[in-house]
Amino acid sequence: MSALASTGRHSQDPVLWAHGIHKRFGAHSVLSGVDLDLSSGEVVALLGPNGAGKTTLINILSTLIKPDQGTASIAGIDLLANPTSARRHFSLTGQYAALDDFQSGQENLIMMARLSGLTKGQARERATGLLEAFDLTGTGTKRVSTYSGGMRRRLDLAAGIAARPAALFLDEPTTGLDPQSRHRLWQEIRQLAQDGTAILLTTQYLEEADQLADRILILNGGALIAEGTARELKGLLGNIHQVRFSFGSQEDLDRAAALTQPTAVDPDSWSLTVSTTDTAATIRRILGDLADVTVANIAILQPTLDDVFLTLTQPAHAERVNQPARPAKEQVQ
Ligand SMILES: Nc1ncnc2c1ncn2[C@@H]1O[C@H](COP(=O)(O)OP(=O)(O)OP(=O)(O)O)[C@@H](O)[C@H]1O
Repeated sequence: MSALASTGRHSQDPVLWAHGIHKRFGAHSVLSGVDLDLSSGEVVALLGPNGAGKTTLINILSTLIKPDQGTASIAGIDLLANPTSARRHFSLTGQYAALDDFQSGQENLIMMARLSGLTKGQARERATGLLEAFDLTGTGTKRVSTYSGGMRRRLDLAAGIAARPAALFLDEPTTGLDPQSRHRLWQEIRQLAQDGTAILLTTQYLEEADQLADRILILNGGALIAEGTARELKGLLGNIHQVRFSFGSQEDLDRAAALTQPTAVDPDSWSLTVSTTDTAATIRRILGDLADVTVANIAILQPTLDDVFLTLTQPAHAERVNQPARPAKEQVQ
């Protein structure tokens, strides 16, 4: 992982690890030497632009497809040489739930628990506990075909962990959920991690990665290009700051916009934003230029994970990633 913009954090005693994973489809190289590890109780988010290879990597780790090169292990079992044994140690839940619509939620969970080797009594007990944990007790005996999208997703997740897996792969678990269901699912994912399951999730929502993940991996161009906590990754953006100047009227905003070189102007909030690598000097200079304009407020903006993602996945900006971390949000005035 020599090209990785690493924050230097590595997990100990991984439940799951993969090394040097390569995969191509025909002439198209999708993964070119991916390494990763996942520890018990850790939530790791895998981010990347569309087509970056996230699902391909999850499919390889969950033994659905074979890599062209590389090694991987789960709970000490060689995942590629012994996929059948390896499958006992993880679950995969997807965007499209593999549930039996004609059975009830409870029956689905009992079936999953039975498939993992629990006795009838144990499976029933496990299903009851999961229905309760996932807020499905009231609807547990109803057919899955009557469930809402959010209920199906929760049942899918419950089915995925019915066997108490060491690792859980979640491919875009909250896609299409309303904000309330998404937050509930986040709580459940956190609880699973607290109970010791290692979780690898892909998501299109950077806020989700920010909220949930202990560690974020960014996949781009077939390789992992950055890794770290959300805070650490934001630090990788270096000393490029956004400073927002707010004004008391449209007229003041227009005059200021003509005198500065804003990167963005927001007429709704009568504010403009400038990018700078020297915050103090820029604020001094702009206040000097705006001597005749009343500035209502100045704020130094904390980068979002969107800023990090967009910057790191644009090659033209890649050289910025090794700059020192920027300070936390601070109100100047
Ligand atoms: N079975 C396949 N045969 C040929 N090409 C494939 C196959 N599966 C995936 N690909 C290609 O591999 C690339 C990576 O696909 P993948 O689904 O892993 O990306 P992703 O990061 O999950 O994307 P998204 O965010 O859009 O879901 C894409 O260009 C895709 O078209």
